[in-house]
Amino acid sequence: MKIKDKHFKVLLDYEQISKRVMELAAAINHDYEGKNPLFIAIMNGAFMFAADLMKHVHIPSEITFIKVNSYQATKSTGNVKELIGLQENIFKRNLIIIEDIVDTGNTISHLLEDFNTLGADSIEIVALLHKPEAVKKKVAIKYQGFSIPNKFVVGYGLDYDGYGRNTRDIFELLE
Ligand SMILES: O=P(O)(O)OC[C@H]1O[C@H](OP(=O)(O)OP(=O)(O)O)[C@H](O)[C@@H]1O
Ligand SMILES: Nc1nc2[nH]cnc2c(=O)[nH]1
Repeated sequence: MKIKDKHFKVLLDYEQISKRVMELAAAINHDYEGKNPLFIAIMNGAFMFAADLMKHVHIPSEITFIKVNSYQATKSTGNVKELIGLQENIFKRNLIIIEDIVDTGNTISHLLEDFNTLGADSIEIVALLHKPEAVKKKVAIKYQGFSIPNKFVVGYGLDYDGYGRNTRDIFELLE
């Protein structure tokens, strides 16, 4: 499989992904019964995972979407990330952050810091992919889809330079 100038091979096929997505949703249905969770999906990468996950979440719940500014290479401190689009009041809410991937953990740890200051009752993470070998900031991922090797992946929402988000399978870069 070629995306732009690079070659990729299948890491996880859609059948494996959907089975795991259903299991994650089942665990959330069980744990959040009566808790009216607010899901917050992190754009762009999480759009496909969030859509599939939510089809199997059957408890009363809400979902919203935010985009997080990535680091600016020019900023030396580099650690201020801006939340774009969070309009809901998250005070006393039970939040479930939906991420496609936790790699270094930078994005998710900044989000946790921000959400903690806004008075949420509880915050948990559901992440389809996790690269344990890449972690720089350790965060507890309550609902994890797959632990994967420290290789660049694309597909199922994840991009290579903007491309490749629109595949059912997840691919890893062939070096
Ligand atoms: O654990 P980290 O090293 O912080 O990496 C994980 C983040 O990287 C990806 O987002 P990206 O910044 O590529 O934006 P995108 O979702 O819009 O593609 C992914 O969706 C996570 O949010
Ligand atoms: N597409 C993509 N985005 C990422 N963001 C953090 N890690 C990755 C990765 O492996 N692939």
